[in-house]
Amino acid sequence: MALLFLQDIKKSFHQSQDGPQVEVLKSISLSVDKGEYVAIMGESGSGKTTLLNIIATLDQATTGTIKINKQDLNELSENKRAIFRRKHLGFVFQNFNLLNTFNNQDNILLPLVLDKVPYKRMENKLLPLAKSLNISDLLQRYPYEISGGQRQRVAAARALITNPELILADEPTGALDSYNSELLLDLFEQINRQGQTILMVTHSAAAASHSQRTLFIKDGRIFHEVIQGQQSKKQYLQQITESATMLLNVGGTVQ
Ligand SMILES: Nc1ncnc2c1ncn2[C@@H]1O[C@H](COP(=O)(O)OP(=O)(O)OP(=O)(O)O)[C@@H](O)[C@H]1O
Repeated sequence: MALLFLQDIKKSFHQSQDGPQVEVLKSISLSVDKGEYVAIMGESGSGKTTLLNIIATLDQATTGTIKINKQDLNELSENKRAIFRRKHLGFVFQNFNLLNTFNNQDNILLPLVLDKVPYKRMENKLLPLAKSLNISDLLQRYPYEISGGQRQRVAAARALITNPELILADEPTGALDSYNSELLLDLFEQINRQGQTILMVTHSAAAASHSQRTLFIKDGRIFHEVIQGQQSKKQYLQQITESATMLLNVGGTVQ
């Protein structure tokens, strides 16, 4: 049963105030099952973030069907979309999106505070999660006082604290060095093994090789996919790299 279901999603933007509309997403259909870890790759400007924003309920498709857990997102009012987002989705972005005026603990708890969860229950969720992400000692510090890798782990904790059905990650390793990228990708793999569904946009073939399936976007459509299946991670990475180089012609951005 698909957790995420998209059918014939199209999205157009006016590229300038009086200019014509440009169709960035031409026809995207995809489905992601519960427990899957899917990566999305594509050239710069191919529409990856646009697609992720539509799935995130931050933007709306021009036409097409999108369902998360059978809920048709087009049927939700603006208000209900915000509630749906908070309850069902977790976000990890390249630039962490943490608030510098809140300490790390309050950043992580923010989604629960907005849902008026009692303090004791928040604490019961926070402490084991912080331990598993190795950030227990950082909770009372502020985002600007910790390293990029630590900030991304705090952001991951904020994404996971609500037990979201789906984690949406947009270039989550984009601002991290290779050591911290590996740590974050290992963490994603670990939570995926525990059943967490993840959809991750990335420019990095190495990052995509941590997923089970990699989709390639070009010209507003998903035109290719590589599945790990029984392959080793090395073989899977090689296939992703070859596909990216051959099909996207973006050899320079594949790491
Ligand atoms: N709000 C908007 N208004 C107008 N055009 C937009 C808007 N958002 C995105 N676009 C255009 O849509 C296209 C796709 O942008 P998008 O950010 O989705 O690409 P991307 O694949 O995520 O790129 P990158 O890998 O560089 O982040 C670009 O040409 C961009 O200029």
